[in-house]
Amino acid sequence: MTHSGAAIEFDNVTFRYPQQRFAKSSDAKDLAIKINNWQVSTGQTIFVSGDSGSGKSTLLNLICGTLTPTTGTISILGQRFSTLSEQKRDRFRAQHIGVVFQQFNLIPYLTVKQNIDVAAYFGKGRKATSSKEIDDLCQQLNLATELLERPASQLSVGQQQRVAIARALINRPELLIVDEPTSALDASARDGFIQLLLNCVQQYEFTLIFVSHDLSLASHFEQHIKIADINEVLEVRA
Ligand SMILES: Nc1ncnc2c1ncn2[C@@H]1O[C@H](COP(=O)(O)OP(=O)(O)OP(=O)(O)O)[C@@H](O)[C@H]1O
Repeated sequence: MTHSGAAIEFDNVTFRYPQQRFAKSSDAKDLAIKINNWQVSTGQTIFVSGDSGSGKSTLLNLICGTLTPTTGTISILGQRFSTLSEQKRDRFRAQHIGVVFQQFNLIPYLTVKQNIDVAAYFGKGRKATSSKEIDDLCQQLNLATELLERPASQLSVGQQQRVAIARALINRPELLIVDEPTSALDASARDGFIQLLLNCVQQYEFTLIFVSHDLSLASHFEQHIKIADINEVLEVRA
């Protein structure tokens, strides 16, 4: 997909969960997110940090389109994403946005290859994915060929992580969202994971948004955004 604008653009965005009340700065009543203007340039690697409850998951869900803003506009890769129908948004997400979840969300009884095939299937409006592409990507991610036929439930945490990245990258997304995936890892496994991701950025040239509590990881990324610096919502009412 070619576009000349930013990878992500928030314009006067607010988001409020139904039936949820928050204590806020005077102009951000009852909101979980209030971001007037935020842009991420294409190809950047961004580390997003923030305290528990500061809105990180809400922000990611808005970027992915699994939540839609209460007011304002979100554009992703030049597309006014937030105004698309739910069906078009699902299709756009499958084709252009890869997500690596905290818990990886692999389907345990499917093999590694089947888990990746499922994602390829949902993104297929773009182009068919060949077995060779899956093999090449797995090789790039140090996933041995014999692992491809093994059920996901029989993988180590590190292997599951790499499968989750392979699944997120199989449709060659322009944007990859990674949500706090390293909390279960020791320091060296964590650094290995980040390095692997950054190698993929070099090779496949996507924009990377990486969310974590762990500030020691921030130096690996081109830009560090503290969510409190962009989200005007100040505090959450108990
Ligand atoms: N489904 C929901 N319904 C109502 N309120 C919600 C919902 N999900 C989150 N919230 C509230 O919105 C605010 C932001 O939550 P969010 O999950 O985005 O924070 P977070 O920074 O990801 O937190 P954590 O690091 O603990 O996961 C919190 O006050 C939370 O209680």
